[in-house]
Amino acid sequence: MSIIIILIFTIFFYFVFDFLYKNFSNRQFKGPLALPLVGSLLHLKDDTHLVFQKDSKLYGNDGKIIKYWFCDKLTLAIFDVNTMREIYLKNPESLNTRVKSPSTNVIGNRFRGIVTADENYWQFHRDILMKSFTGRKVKSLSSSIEKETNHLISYMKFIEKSGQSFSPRSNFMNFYSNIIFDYVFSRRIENIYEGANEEQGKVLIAIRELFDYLADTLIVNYLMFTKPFYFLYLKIFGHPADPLKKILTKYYLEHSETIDLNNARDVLDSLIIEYRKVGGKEEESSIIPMANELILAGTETNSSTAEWFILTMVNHQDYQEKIYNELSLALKSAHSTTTADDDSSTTTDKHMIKLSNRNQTPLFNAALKEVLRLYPPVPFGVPREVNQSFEINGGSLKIPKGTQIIQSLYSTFRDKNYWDSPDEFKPERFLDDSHSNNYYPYGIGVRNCIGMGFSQDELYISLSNLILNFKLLPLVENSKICDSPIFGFSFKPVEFKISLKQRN
Ligand code: HEM
Repeated sequence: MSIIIILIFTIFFYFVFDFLYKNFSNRQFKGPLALPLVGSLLHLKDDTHLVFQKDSKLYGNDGKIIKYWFCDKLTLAIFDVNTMREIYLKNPESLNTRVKSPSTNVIGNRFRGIVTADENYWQFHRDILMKSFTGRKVKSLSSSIEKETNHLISYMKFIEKSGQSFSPRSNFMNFYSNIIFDYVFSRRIENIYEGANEEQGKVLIAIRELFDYLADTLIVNYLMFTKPFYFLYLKIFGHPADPLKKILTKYYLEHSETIDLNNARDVLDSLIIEYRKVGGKEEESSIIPMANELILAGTETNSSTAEWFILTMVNHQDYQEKIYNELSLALKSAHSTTTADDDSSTTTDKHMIKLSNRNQTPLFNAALKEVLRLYPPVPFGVPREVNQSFEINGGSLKIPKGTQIIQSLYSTFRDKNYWDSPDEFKPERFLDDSHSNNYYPYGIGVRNCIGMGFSQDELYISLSNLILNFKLLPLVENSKICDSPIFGFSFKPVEFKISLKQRN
């Protein structure tokens, strides 16, 4: 009996202490009331982007920095682009690590990989990955993208002819994962749009399962005392990342046995070559989580952006027509400069927008940027953890070690102080570069997105050629597709379908 009473008192005092600590420490920052154990998570649970926006008007420091508790984790969300620059660009050493949670531990094989890497591991291995991207000579990224774009367009022509509607979600997921697989492992899934075969299907299922797992908020990431139970659970039941890791290990071993060290076939070969140049240290243990993250980061973000772009084009038929005209003109003028005698381009070349057309398509370029502003696929950035305390605001605000920092990209991109009519689609605002200082869809500072150029090339080639080939229409004439977002691993629209009408 007395043990039970002691237990009840202990829990009671823990709750009181936890409540007082969360709400009365770090008082220079304001934020919503934090409850014992869960902190502010209940406050944030629905439509987080909108809650953030409301909070930024309600709380202190002019709403530039707001304090939340993610269970036990002190979290500062940054809502102002100048503050973001001050924090991220002036304090690179303090912000070069990610949050060390159980899930980043498992996905990153003890904080390896790149997205999940800690401060000790990050710089050296990120440099190796960068060299592997730039050091490849055999196959260019643009040829992988062009090849896959042609496959998708052929499939879309079939869909249109057979009178079916087109589903952007599943098709773009397949499209961007096929590009990554081709570029990284020289493996493309044939007939991916029609339905992959059994072995290839396993790869797709493994990727989907991992996305679903990452989309769930894992309370264990923030409640310290649950960690041992979580790791015990994984030991018994396995982790959703295991099936994909197994497949990637197989690809790695195959590459490792057949590699020609003077001739990289793909990024995986390049990585092996770069690791062997420095003595092969941590080769396998680093390459598997890296490859895992490239698939995750490269598929989901691009396919969300493509979905938002299609949705925006369907809802803004006037802009879709203007962009189509701009793209057709760019294609015509590129080929009118080639004479019949010196024309070595293939028929496909003549009908395809390429990276070399970029300067001739300013409105399309601006529309892509505007879509990433309105619907940033990573709306809160990828959290970083402060690994040494620092001060900002002329020393008046101290950011303590161990704090989790979140960039609220969604709110800063819709901030009236920096954007005129922020909720409207106005691509013209990006026709000059007056906004480049306020715009960071790919993150900011030392751990910014390594795949930015990669992603911009993929989005440019794929989406320009879709617009060039098809008029994108709503299923019901003159209707609009709902643009309320839902949260998952990235920021997506509610799933929708569209009608296609082939252009001449
Ligand atoms: C629309 C597409 C994409 C968006 C919006 C995006 C956005 C981001 C953001 C916001 C971060 C966090 C940066 C920070 O902490 O400041 C990030 C990190 C990262 N992204 Fe992307 N990303 C995209 C596509 C890609 C692609 C295609 C790849 C790879 C092929 C990729 C690989 C990575 C990696 C490896 C990191 C971690 C970098 C590090 O921690 O050092 N991303 N991305």
